[in-house]
Amino acid sequence: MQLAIEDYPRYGRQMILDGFGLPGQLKLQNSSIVVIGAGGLGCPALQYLAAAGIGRLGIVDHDVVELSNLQRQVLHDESKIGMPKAVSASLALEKINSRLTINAITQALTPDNALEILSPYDIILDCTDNAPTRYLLSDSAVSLNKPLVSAAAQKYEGQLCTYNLGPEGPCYRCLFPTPPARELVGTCEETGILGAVTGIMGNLQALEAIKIITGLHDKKPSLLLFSALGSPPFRSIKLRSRKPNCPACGSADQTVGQIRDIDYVQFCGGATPDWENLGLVPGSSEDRVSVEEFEKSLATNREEHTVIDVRSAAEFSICSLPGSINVPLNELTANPESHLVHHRKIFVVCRLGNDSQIAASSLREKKGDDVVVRDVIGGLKAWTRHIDPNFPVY
Ligand SMILES: Nc1ncnc2c1ncn2[C@@H]1O[C@H](COP(=O)(O)OP(=O)(O)OP(=O)(O)O)[C@@H](O)[C@H]1O
Ligand SMILES: [Zn+2]
Repeated sequence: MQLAIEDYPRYGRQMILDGFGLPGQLKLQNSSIVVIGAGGLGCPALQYLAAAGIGRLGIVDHDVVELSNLQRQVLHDESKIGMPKAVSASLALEKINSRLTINAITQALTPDNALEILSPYDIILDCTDNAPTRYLLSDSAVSLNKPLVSAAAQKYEGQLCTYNLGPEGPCYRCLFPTPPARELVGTCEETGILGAVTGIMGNLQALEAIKIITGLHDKKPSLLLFSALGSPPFRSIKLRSRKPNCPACGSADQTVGQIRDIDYVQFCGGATPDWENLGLVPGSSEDRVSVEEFEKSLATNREEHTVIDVRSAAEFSICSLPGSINVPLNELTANPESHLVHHRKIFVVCRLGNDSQIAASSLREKKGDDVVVRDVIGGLKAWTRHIDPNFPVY
């Protein structure tokens, strides 16, 4: 395929680069990339891939655009709230570059559809935010023999790695044979994220994919670590090649089995991105109160009750219930006894209703019989939804 005459001025600035040239541009035009997740990483990655002239892009995301996404998911805008992210992203990309083929897929990638969805593309970008999908993508990339450019971002930090590149490139399971403990993985909603950080990591994914297509990439595997507050902010770690005994990509007997038969969610300790409703810590039902009961108790005899808010000091300063006291979860669990003094009826509250369960159960272990400790189901988010719509949600 040749380059159309109108594409010479469009791509001229990159075609004049040494090592790139017209052949580089034609390689991009003839290539295809599928991006899983049109969120914080996927948006900037897609933006630069489309602008650079990747011939065919696939966008896979089952979620819809929310107001809280706009801080970092730069292809979406206020007019797109409620629209499937894959569709919103594809509309934005068509405005940047109408000459590309873009396929928007508004389904979640699952073990049942992964191979079918991914197989028409040359390179896979993992722009998702959960461990089950990371393992699913890695196993699929191994099975389809395609490079997987993977990134993650949380708080002020990010990671980038290309898996399954060439015959020697390790897969995600080579590096992380077992999933991280469930308490260590949080979504952006739980841990926080700076938009510019996902922007950097997503851009690096786009750059890596462009380098692979044009043959400019480093053939040796490495893991890049970024910390916005670090000095220097970037560190690169050389990785070993493929593990001979890796259950997915190793030369020995492969033991992971058929992708369709694997329960990735269970493998990752049952962690799902939506654990708000799962109830992290089992507690008996009388230990918990709905926001409606909580409100009623406060309205009738406020002075009897102590409300302990276990969010971080930063979150507490954003908004708090009148009269609540702030004891961040880690302080409270380190020394629960000291927070029981003088309080007889304690309500524990947090943002989503998970941390408050952990805090309440650590208080209950130390309390005397005359003390009642209850956690508020659904936390402050439920408070806004059901009691006071003017209480800020963040
Ligand atoms: N298995 C999957 N298939 C398709 N898309 C996925 C899958 N797993 C995660 N995603 C998508 O990956 C994206 C991750 O982006 P990001 O974490 O920035 O967004 P988010 O989940 O909307 O954020 P928040 O945690 O603030 O709600 C999301 O849009 C999510 O829907
Ligand atoms: Zn492997």
